[in-house]
Amino acid sequence: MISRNSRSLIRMYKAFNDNSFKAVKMSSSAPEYETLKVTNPKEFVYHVELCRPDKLNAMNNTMWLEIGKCFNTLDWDENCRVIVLSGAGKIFTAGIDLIDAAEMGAKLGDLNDIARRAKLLRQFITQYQNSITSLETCKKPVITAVHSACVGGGVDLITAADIRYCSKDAWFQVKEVDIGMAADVGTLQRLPRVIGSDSLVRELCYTARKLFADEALSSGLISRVFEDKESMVQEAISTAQVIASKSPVAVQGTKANLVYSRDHTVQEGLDHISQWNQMAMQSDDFAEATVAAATKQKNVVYAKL
Ligand SMILES: CCC/C=C/C=C/C(=O)SCCNC(=O)CCNC(=O)[C@H](O)C(C)(C)COP(=O)(O)OP(=O)(O)OC[C@H]1O[C@@H](n2cnc3c(N)ncnc32)[C@H](O)[C@@H]1OP(=O)(O)O
Repeated sequence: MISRNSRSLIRMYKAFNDNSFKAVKMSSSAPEYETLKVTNPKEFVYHVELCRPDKLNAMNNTMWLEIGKCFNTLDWDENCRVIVLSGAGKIFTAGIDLIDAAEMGAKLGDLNDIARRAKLLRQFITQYQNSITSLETCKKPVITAVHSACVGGGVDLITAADIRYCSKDAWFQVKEVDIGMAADVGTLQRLPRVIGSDSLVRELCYTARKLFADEALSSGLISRVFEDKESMVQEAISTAQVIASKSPVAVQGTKANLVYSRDHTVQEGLDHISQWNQMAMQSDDFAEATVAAATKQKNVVYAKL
């Protein structure tokens, strides 16, 4: 006999499932973007391109907001397991759109009081921070493929990604000091964790000098350098396919725990993965992958997540 409590739990469970089904259905119909091009070149692999080529993919207000919207949408899309991010046209990105930045300056000038100006700036900075952080909070690994210039906000963007590739002609510039500001949307927080050398990070951030592909590789900012953009994007998509062929439970758990462990002690990280795997190792994926490994079975197909 089912108690009243159990019946209401079942009702809640059904309502939750109906709603989460709707959320998945809604998110898988890809939204249209003005400044991004989103394609699905291989099963479970999405390709996001920064797409304002006439303005060298300068990040205007629309692009900042669309980056956040795009990665938050793909985060919940069960048809997406890995994302490749590149830039359309001549360069990866020229950083923040300087015309938009000047307009922000004009808006500030219209306000007389310091607290009101500070509120406007806080809102603007927080929105832009959230946009960059959406790459890190997205449960799916993000592979950035950089060609030619990656300036200012572009460095914030790629340091929030999981894997970084570049082509031979690439250069990177933490340009913020040259526009009179300290970088505030992630570079100062993430670059030191990506590059081992504190001295190099400080040199790049204080001088705004260009870091070219060979030094980007030797310093660890980049893991692979390619002859040209075309071969780089192809290889990024191949890497994405390898990742997409693995259990999404295992891959997403790995990303979540790498990000968590970067910001916690070893013991806290161990506690976190222990809690995590109490759930994840009960998944069908673990049983299927373990049997496949033991029986040398290839091409295991995992259910969508
Ligand atoms: C809360 C804030 C958080 C974020 C902070 C972010 C900070 C930053 O990103 S700091 C870095 C800002 N960016 C720059 O200083 C780079 C400016 N651009 C350049 O130095 C050059 O364009 C570049 C070296 C990248 C390429 O030079 P090239 O000669 O090949 O091209 P250009 O003729 O200069 O540019 C072609 C058209 O693109 C427009 N454009 C380029 N960069 C920007 C930009 N950042 N913002 C707006 N528009 C940009 C340029 O005006 C040309 O347009 P048009 O004249 O209409 O052809």
